[in-house]
Amino acid sequence: MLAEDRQPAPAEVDLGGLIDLERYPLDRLDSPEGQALLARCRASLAGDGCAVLPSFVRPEALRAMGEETHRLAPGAHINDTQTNPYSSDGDPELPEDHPRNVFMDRSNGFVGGDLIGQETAIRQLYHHPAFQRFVQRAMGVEELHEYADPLGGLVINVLKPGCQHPWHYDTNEFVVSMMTRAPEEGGLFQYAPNIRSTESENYESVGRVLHGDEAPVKTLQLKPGDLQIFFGRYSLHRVSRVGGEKDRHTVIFGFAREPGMIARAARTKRIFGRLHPIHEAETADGPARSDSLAD
Ligand SMILES: O=C(O)CCC(=O)C(=O)O
Ligand SMILES: [Fe+2]
Repeated sequence: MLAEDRQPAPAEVDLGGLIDLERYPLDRLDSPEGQALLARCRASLAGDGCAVLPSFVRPEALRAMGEETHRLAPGAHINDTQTNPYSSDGDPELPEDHPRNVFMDRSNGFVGGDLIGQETAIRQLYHHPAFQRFVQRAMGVEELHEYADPLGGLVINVLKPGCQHPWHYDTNEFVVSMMTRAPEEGGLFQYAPNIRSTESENYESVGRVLHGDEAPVKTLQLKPGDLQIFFGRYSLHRVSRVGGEKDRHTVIFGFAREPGMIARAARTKRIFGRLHPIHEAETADGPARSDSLAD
């Protein structure tokens, strides 16, 4: 549910302390400037499924957020694995270089939301009604709800030096995220807009990208404090290998179009290395469940 419906009401947080309201008038979305901002976001999302809002948070808030993710990063569960772009098994019937058979190393760490305190600036932004209303309207959806999952709702994605998040699609429709700490080198967000569709996997083009074709690939120079809304179901994307000495941290703000979304226990265990009591109650015929994390 949106923060404004929650009981008890969240502490009143000063929106202007978090967000640059001159540039991003979240407090007056119905004004001409607000409408222009929404129109820009919708046009970007309609164009290639990605909208970036540079320097969305104010420098002081960003400093606090960077310190928070730095402090919390040691709590990340690191998941080292080999994966193809579909998080599936390979297919021995297909050629070795077929996208289904291209396995890449993935070494992501995730800090679960229950480790992220109520007082943190990242959580204040996540729960702020004006932020949620903005995301909802920028995406042009009727409803937007926080994930009901105590671990998967608000998450810090940690990529340590030498690690990468290889080419993949997201299992859910969209991700709202913000980098809080930049690596010294690499760690670039790259995507091939709408390279697949519901009609076609387009294995030929996907295979070319996996083997180094950069023609359909866009590279974003994301900076800490930039907000990103990304539709990752049809756009193959990755975070390139992190170089240098510093981690790359991204906060993922988990939202869904339906209420009550909770990740499945097996997936939660894999991603966070543990469960929350809410997952123990899972039943086989429970409601559709999802989360914001790429598998
Ligand atoms: O860390 C990022 O910038 C986004 C990573 C990503 O693609 C994902 O979490 O699905
Ligand atoms: Fe992704």
